[in-house]
Amino acid sequence: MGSPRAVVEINDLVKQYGDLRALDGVSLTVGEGEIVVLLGLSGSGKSTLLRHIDQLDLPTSGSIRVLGQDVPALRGKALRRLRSRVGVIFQQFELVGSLSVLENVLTGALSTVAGPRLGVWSYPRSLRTTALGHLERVGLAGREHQRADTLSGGQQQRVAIARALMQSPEILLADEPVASLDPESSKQVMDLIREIGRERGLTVLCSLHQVELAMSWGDRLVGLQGGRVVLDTPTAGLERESVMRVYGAEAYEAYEAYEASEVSEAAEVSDVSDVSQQPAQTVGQAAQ
Ligand SMILES: Nc1ncnc2c1ncn2[C@@H]1O[C@H](COP(=O)(O)OP(=O)(O)OP(=O)(O)O)[C@@H](O)[C@H]1O
Repeated sequence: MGSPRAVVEINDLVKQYGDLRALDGVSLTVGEGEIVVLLGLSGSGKSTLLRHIDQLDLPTSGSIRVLGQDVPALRGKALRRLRSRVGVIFQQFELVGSLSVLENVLTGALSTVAGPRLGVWSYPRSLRTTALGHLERVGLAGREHQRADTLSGGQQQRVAIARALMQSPEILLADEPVASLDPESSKQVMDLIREIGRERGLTVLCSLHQVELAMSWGDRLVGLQGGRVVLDTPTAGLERESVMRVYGAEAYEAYEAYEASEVSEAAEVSDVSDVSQQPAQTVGQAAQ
């Protein structure tokens, strides 16, 4: 079997904001159906990179081809067409809190219906049926008439996933989708994104800053530091030590010190069952 078709091809991408170089020569090729995590500290350039994929931002230099299109050159209808093929999930869900769950999901299909829409009944029945199907898939059957702002964070992110599915996207971009969720909801939402990605053969790019989650979730992990790719590796067999290098020398030393202290404590206390949960959070916090 040959390699999968490249759906995202980024070459030597530079993004300069005034004096700040947010992306400093990023090259990245992602194949169809690949599930990729972007990992890095706050400010390393993850969101900026994702924003270039559907032209929410324009590069200073370098090239970006997505689904065969030269993204920075797209305008008008061609740009809308590309964006309709790229679903996006944000950290803060970006739902309209006062609208029902179903209407929020239906807004994901706005680009396919002519003119403005108000209320779920203004959408064609076929779209309502599709939206209900997506809500069922994300585990929210029966919640369709509830106001979106009465749901928990994890449920709201599920609504956002269902909304993205209304576009029948080929690519899914998720920018820190679980940054504002508790660990249990985070895991559920991340599992759901991966399952849906696999079921539909979507290419998924997801930014995260939780090391443990990033290591176990995707097919491939791309580490960013100061706008550069410093790690690009399959996740299978990946050691945490390699991943920690994404966080730079200072954070890595904090991580090593933490590990060493845990090892000496473990010699005194026999129960070390939750040790694996600690270093990522500690280092992530120390480094931010
Ligand atoms: N529109 C902008 N104008 C000026 N600077 C910006 C802009 N967008 C991003 N930056 C800067 O670019 C750098 C990279 O930001 P970016 O949001 O891509 O990082 P990130 O890795 O996604 O961080 P986080 O995990 O906090 O979301 C940061 O220093 C940020 O302040």
